[in-house]
Amino acid sequence: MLIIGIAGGTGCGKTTVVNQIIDQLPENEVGVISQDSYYKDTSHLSYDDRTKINFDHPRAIDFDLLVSHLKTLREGKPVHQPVYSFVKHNRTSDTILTNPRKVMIVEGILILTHAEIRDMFDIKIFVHADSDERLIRRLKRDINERGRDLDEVLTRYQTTLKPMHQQFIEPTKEYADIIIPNNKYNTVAVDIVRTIINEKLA
Ligand SMILES: Nc1ncnc2c1ncn2[C@@H]1O[C@H](COP(=O)(O)OP(=O)(O)O)[C@@H](O)[C@H]1O
Ligand SMILES: Nc1ccn([C@@H]2O[C@H](COP(=O)(O)O)[C@@H](O)[C@H]2O)c(=O)n1
Repeated sequence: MLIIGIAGGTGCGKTTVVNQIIDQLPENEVGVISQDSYYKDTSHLSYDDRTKINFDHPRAIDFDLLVSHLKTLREGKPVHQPVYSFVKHNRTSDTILTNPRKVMIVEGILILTHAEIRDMFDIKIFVHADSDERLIRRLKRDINERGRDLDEVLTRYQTTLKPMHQQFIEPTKEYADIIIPNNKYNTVAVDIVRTIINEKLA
């Protein structure tokens, strides 16, 4: 199994890059794990308390479960990937049966902060977009798709997104084997990653 980690700040385009990579690959050969699925279960908190969580700090992520799922997949066994609701700020009761594939892509803002997970990656990629570009994309996406308003996104940006990005996410760029500049759509970089994957699948 080839495991590829794709990190980068919120709104840099990780999900988009992953979708572009897998779009032209055989469905049953490549699997995707999203770090967002592994936000800790916070059912014991009220909705109001959940809105106050710092979702950009590594402690918000259930890394133990993510490590255990990656090990299980590497052993050739399926896992039940949790499903997360950005509207409820919590895991749902659903899971997605995720089967082991020849190539597994793991994407998320904080995946390169965790040494054990980092060491499981055969290839580490960091997607870069400038912070103003990321904020604009995040605003549009969170208002259109994640049930947020302008004030929520801007407040969260100032209080947690920006400081956590500087403290935890940006420093992990140094671990990357490949840095993808993504201020604009980068089809050349996507083609290169797909070529690497195709070699593994051949
Ligand atoms: N290169 C790009 N140029 C312009 N918009 C982009 C680009 N990449 C992604 N987007 C848009 O920005 C938003 C955030 O992208 P997404 O892939 O969800 O980022 P991430 O997973 O890193 O948070 C989405 O609405 C997406 O369509
Ligand atoms: N309830 C939540 C949980 C997370 N977030 C934000 O999601 C971002 C990570 O996801 P990307 O797809 O943007 O990489 C992260 O910056 C969290 O702030 C949230 O808004 N609400």
